[in-house]
Amino acid sequence: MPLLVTDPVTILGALVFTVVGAYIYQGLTNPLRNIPGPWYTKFTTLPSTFYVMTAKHPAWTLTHPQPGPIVRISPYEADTSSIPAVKLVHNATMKSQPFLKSPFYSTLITDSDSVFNTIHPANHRKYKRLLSSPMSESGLKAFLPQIDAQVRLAMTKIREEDDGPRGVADVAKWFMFLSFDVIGELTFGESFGNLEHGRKNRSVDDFVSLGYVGGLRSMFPVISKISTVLPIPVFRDATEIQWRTFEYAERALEKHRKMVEKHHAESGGAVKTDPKPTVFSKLYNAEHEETWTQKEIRDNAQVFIVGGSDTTANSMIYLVWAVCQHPEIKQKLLKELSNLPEGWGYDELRDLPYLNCIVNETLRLHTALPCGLPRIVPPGGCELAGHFVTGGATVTTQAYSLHRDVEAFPDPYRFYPERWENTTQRMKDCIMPFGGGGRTCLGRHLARIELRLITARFFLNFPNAVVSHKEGMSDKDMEMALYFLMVPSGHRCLIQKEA
Ligand code: HEM
Repeated sequence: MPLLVTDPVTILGALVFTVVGAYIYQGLTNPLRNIPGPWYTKFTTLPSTFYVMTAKHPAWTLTHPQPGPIVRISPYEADTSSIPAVKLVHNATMKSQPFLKSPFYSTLITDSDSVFNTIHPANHRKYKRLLSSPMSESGLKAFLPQIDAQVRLAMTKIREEDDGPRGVADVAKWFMFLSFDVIGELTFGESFGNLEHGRKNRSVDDFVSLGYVGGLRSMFPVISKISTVLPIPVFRDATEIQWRTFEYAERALEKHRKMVEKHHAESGGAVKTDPKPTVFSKLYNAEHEETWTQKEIRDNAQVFIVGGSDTTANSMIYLVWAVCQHPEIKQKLLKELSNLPEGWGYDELRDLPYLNCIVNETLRLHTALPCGLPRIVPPGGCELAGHFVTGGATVTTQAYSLHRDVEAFPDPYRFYPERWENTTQRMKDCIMPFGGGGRTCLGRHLARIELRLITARFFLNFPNAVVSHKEGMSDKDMEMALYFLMVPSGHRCLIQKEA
């Protein structure tokens, strides 16, 4: 009797049986099965993938309106918004074993190891050793003239667009150009020239797309791997975009390196420093002992552009939009700004109380990176929010839920800068726009500098600015689309300098 079954119905039945069996087995045995969460998340990652793809927040959507302190969002992943658990995950106390970044980060940008995506503590220490000092508040002082020059240029361009036939300015576009041009100056010693030319150059388009394609790769890592040999169009494009950004970073770094070498040679070797300093300058200084490979410099430069552009731009966009929506907030800000001395500079802005309240409130309500930051539970597991989570499981923490904690932020959906006039301990515990612990955002000081300068220069230039209704612009355009990065769903924000 032949053993080979050829009946298609039987084969299909066997297949269905195997797949369903595997799902059931996974659900009944998965190590997160005792964590609270919708029952189906024991069995499948599909709902959480679906929410990520449709720009909804998985942990929030799956649990709203009753978000618990810990929730299972897929068979392999739990999310926590319990304050002690968040502190432990980000190792604020440094007493426990570290929760390392999960492999998710290496799928966001493949073939790359940088301060952002490395999962190896030794590599991370090495990158940070060099980059922390130029990105600190005092280190960034050296770059203030370039940053402020770009902010002023953005103001000129916004005015020109508003004065032109359109009668409105798309600040989303100008702030995107601005943030790219600033990070270009700091990384490569020259801006991308977007503001000057009034249009995005090709490389910037690729850097913007990288965020989206990275998200896609991280959701479908297996298909992404297969696509390197099988031409699956969307994944193949993702790989090509990434390589173009690498090539762009390589070319820009090479140009900078040659300029430094020429300068050294022209001075007969007397000058050993970088004539056009960047945050990587130490590596070009002849006497610097740290060695990085060209690939390491390239990977870190690329991640600076990706991490330092959309995030800051989207924060600027929401800040200006939110203040324009609230005349009383704008008036209070203008009153504070009217006390600035003639020819003021960044030093006079830095500690303005109300301006800082506005920046903090924007970073809370419209945080640019609101979704889960995945970490691996250390071997041996640990207790999080009253539940034991096994070693090797993924746990995410995220700003979105914490920033809407009603106890810390009563009326959490209201844009209310005054809440920052009396900062409570719970507010401090819940606010994490820049992540936490040893992996806190390296660009946080730069982001705050840019946000303060933009707030002051924009509203002093355009004290009567209002959100426009021209070209069908509405609040719908500003609904937050929650991918790993948050973006305004209309990809525009039209402002008029006068009603
Ligand atoms: C408002 C603007 C910004 C927001 C909201 C933001 C948010 C964040 C967050 C939440 C993280 C932690 C990610 C994680 O733990 O997985 C992070 C990390 C990082 N950000 Fe930012 N960021 C901003 C601006 C910038 C800028 C301007 C740069 C410029 C280079 C930058 C570079 C980085 C880098 C290099 C890391 C990795 C740090 C590490 O792992 O040590 N970010 N950012």
